[in-house]
Amino acid sequence: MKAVIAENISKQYDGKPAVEKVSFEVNEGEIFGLIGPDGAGKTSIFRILTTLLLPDGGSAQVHHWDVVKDWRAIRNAVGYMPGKFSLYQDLTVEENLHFFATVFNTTIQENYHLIEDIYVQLEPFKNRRAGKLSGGMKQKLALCCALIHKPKVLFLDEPTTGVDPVSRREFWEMLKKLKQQNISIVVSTPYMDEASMCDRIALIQSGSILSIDTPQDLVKNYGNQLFRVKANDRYRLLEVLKSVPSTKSYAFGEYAHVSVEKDHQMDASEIAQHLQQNGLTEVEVGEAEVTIEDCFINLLH
Ligand SMILES: Nc1ncnc2c1ncn2[C@@H]1O[C@H](COP(=O)(O)OP(=O)(O)OP(=O)(O)O)[C@@H](O)[C@H]1O
Repeated sequence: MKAVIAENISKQYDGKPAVEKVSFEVNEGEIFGLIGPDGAGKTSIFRILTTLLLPDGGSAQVHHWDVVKDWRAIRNAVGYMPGKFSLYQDLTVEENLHFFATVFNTTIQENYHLIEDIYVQLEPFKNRRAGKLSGGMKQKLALCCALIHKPKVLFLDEPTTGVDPVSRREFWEMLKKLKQQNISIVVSTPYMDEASMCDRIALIQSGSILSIDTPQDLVKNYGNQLFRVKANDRYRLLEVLKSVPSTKSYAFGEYAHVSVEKDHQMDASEIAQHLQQNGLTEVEVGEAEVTIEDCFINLLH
């Protein structure tokens, strides 16, 4: 059985499309990532799949239940961690967890094994109000609350946004452990580096899916040549690179990346020469390692 099947789901707000014929499937026990920038439509897709928003078109099933007809069964069987902090700020850590367990007619003890690894980190603060926790701790508590009823599918909307890098890494380690418990996970993130932690990812932009693949195959099938380029004047470098035919260039950390179309193979020295002829100095051109971000940019029109 598939954890999620979405077929051509669409959503408009005030006549403007936010999700356009989005289709994907999530296998059982898989970590599936929706990767895309702000406004790409990730939250709308999550809200449709968790039955909080009706789609305007298409259909979707979660664990074989229909998101429109079987909303009650879905709500009981999934865990949803919305992007914005979802907990009761004035309740303590322990009270929040107890509250969510009670709503789902269970107890903290019943599924403690699922949250144990995370909860031990929160335990020293169990009497602290949730509103007074750090960003990383809040996310850990929200994850515990979304897990306490042992959901079949866990939906996490940008769980690591605004969380420090160490906590982000810890958070992903926790997701990997949950996967071993056969919980299917759909997670969204605007951070391209997190994409590689997923089993498969859908790259999404302006409400449409650009590609669905494993992170490894996405990178492997990049196809274009990719160079990383540096020079004395970064702004002018990007300006001059625009005039190199059959390429797409963009800022990438301290470098610019230059993607050369498949049928127009080019040497690093040709790019270097072009830059020098246009007055740039300290020119450095080398092959770049392809990242998910490069794949994403390459797929944009
Ligand atoms: N209730 C709403 N009314 C009007 N427009 C909306 C509403 N909710 C979302 N939108 C618009 O729909 C588009 C998709 O938004 P959505 O929140 O689904 O994307 P997202 O990828 O989750 O981005 P973000 O991280 O910014 O929430 C955006 O252009 C957004 O402005």
